[in-house]
Amino acid sequence: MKSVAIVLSAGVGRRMGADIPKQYLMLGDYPVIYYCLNAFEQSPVDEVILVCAESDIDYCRTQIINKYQFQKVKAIVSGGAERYDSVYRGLQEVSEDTDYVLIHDGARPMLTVDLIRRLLTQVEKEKACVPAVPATDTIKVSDEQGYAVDTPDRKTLWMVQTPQVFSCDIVKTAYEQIYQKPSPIPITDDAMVVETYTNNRVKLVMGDYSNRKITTPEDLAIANYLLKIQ
Ligand SMILES: Nc1ccn([C@@H]2O[C@H](COP(=O)(O)OP(=O)(O)OP(=O)(O)O)[C@@H](O)[C@H]2O)c(=O)n1
Ligand SMILES: C[C@](O)(CO)[C@H](O)COP(=O)(O)O
Repeated sequence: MKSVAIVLSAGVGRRMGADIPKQYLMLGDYPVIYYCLNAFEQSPVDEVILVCAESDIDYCRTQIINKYQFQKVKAIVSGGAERYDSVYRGLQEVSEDTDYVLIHDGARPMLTVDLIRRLLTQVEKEKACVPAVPATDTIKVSDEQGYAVDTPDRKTLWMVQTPQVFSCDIVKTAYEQIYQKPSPIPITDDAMVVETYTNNRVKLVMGDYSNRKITTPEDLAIANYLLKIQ
């Protein structure tokens, strides 16, 4: 059973507003991106493909992969303008003998080996599964003027995380279609691509509330705190 993780690191971190992309900011003693690469290194995942900006390929090779001796990283490739473009490029590097693909935001440093293991167990049965936690706030749907028009039953709402895990053929088939038949709404995760372009259902697996995405400076402060109390 071969599994390959695509780690996304090609974003610019606009909402973070730092001088460098947020995945290269220091969190404790290491850059943010180090933590998920370390989790994959310690996990049953066989290979890792790192997707970063063209201009950061040398930096990632020397200052991240070589420096911390991540043996599982088999390729570093350049990403695209949107997250889904970067995923598409990563998928081109996934070899045909791969059974499962895990797609992870490099900006989620609190990933655990336990969560990776649970997802790999589930995907054998479900073929497509994503970690998620029940929504804790009430979620509103708004109109274009910013007025609330609907309040979905919170019991049905989940906050979805990564790594999102799929049978290799399913995720490749789905992503092959995104440029031919563009989605009417923005593509914000990989499950959505599978839901939109295939008949496969996506199973929600209980994630970890600590597996947060670092998006704003507040998220980095929270991650620092979580790291300290671990
Ligand atoms: N073109 C892109 C955009 C995003 N990502 C990656 O996808 C993950 C989730 O994206 P997000 O949090 O939106 O990161 P940024 O795009 O960097 O943030 P922002 O939208 O604030 O600019 C991050 O690990 C980011 O590096 C990527 O590889 N390629
Ligand atoms: C994939 C994701 O992390 C699931 O919650 C999220 O949708 C990514 O969104 P972003 O705007 O690219 O950070």
